[in-house]
Amino acid sequence: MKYIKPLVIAEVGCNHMGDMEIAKEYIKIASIFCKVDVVKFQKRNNKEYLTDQQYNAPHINPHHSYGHTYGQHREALEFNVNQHKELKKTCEELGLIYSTSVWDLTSAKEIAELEPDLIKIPSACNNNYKMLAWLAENYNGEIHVSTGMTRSDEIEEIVQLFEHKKRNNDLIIYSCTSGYPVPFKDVCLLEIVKLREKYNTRVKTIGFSGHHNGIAVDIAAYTLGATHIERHFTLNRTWKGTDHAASLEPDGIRRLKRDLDSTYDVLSYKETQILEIEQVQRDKLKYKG
Ligand SMILES: C=C(OP(=O)(O)O)C(=O)O
Repeated sequence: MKYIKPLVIAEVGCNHMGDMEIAKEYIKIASIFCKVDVVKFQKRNNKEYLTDQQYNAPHINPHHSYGHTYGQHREALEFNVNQHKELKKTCEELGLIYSTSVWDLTSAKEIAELEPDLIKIPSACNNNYKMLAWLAENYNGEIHVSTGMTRSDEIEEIVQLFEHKKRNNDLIIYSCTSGYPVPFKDVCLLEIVKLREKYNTRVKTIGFSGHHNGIAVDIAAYTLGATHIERHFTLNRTWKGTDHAASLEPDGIRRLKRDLDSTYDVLSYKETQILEIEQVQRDKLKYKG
């Protein structure tokens, strides 16, 4: 297998808690301290994405909720398209790629207007075929689709949709287990190998979206062939919200990027049977009896 340099995506998601200053702080830290490649957010048009019943459902959890109903909670965490434009600009000023996942057609259209390099479809919405088809026809960048909570026939349907639109060269599918956090026994990393074997020639590449603890799993995911590694990013795992606890803090994201880059460096064969570094040791240490 030929390894390409891993791309690390720090998924802020809604961990900014609806505050633009905090969102920009994430971008700064991701660039200057963690040195990742991509910072990712989320975009929802909640009234479109949720049914009335879901929107109006009570959402009372002192450590998670930002409103009395699920709709109010989601609205409090939402940025409008102009705010996303500002976040994209901040990313670009700091040398990062901006991305967001889109959860409904309106959000997809709004974000596509900003012309980001890539747009993500979360596992929860990869069955919104209208949105997938619209993106395949109208958006020119890469489309990254996560496959948590998705059967293999449904993944096949997604890939075929992009093939029919002749957009499979821009399609990246992510192995993912949807759970927050995911226990190790449910990470099922060999799904990456399965996706690679089945789709290697039919999509651009395979990614991994992880929700487990620590960073060892991500190194293994890359070694198994996932070129894009996405992890949730928080400034503080104890902050209020559903995703903070299953996220990495800045030092975790920094180490993730550093260790993935080192893994890329080590995944090679020896160019000569005895490397230069070894020759010195060979002369000194080899048994000369
Ligand atoms: C929820 C998301 O992704 P995943 O399904 O990969 O967790 C997202 O990108 O917003």
